[in-house]
Amino acid sequence: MTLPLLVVTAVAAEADAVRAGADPDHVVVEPVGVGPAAAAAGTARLLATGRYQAVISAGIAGGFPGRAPVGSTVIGLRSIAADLGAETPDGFLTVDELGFGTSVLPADPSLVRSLIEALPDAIPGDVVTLSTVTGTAATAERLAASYPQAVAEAMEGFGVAVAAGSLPFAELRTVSNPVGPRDRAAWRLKDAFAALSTASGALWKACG
Ligand SMILES: O=C(O)c1cccc(C(=O)CC[C@H]2O[C@@H](n3cnc4c(=O)[nH]cnc43)[C@H](O)[C@@H]2O)c1
Repeated sequence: MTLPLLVVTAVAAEADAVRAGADPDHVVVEPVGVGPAAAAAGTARLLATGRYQAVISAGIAGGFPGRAPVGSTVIGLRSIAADLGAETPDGFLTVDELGFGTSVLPADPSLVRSLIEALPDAIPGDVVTLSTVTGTAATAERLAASYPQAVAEAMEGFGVAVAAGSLPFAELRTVSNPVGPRDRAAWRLKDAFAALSTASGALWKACG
């Protein structure tokens, strides 16, 4: 029998949205907490059971203006720890530039291919992982320039990817808000959760 796909979300509302659309025979959904540390620890604990064939980091996200509009669905090609590194007077240095490892983890190509085939309207691109939600135009512009392939930002993908290790990993997000000046009241949570339920209906197609 084929092992199920594990989908990890940050919060319970995201898990409920995924469960509302996903096939429970093929997909197990667990909320593991907000941010990369909670995501990595929670995912590692679940994967240690050996019960899963692959893991997907799913949930809502901020979309980079002009790249991923509110309400759209994004498929992560790479999950990038965009605040892992060092600040210098001349700008930010990534851990790669510091020589301490990598801040870029690619999603599994075959999982990505299945998701793109199953969700033809979704936007493929990089997803940056940050511990702090962007809240100014200056930070949004810096991130957009530093990561030209990034379509969205969220807080967990890189942590889940680290925990996945050699197990196939991917990131699936629906956009609740633009990356930019903080306007929490304007986040379109209902639309993003509805899009997440719809996108999750295709997850079983990604199961081998
Ligand atoms: O109100 C806040 O600023 C806030 C801070 C932390 C978490 C939240 C959540 O709603 C948790 C859900 C989840 O949403 C992802 N998300 C959504 N939009 C963004 C964004 O613009 N930048 C980064 N992450 C975003 C993230 O993965 C949260 O875990 C709200």
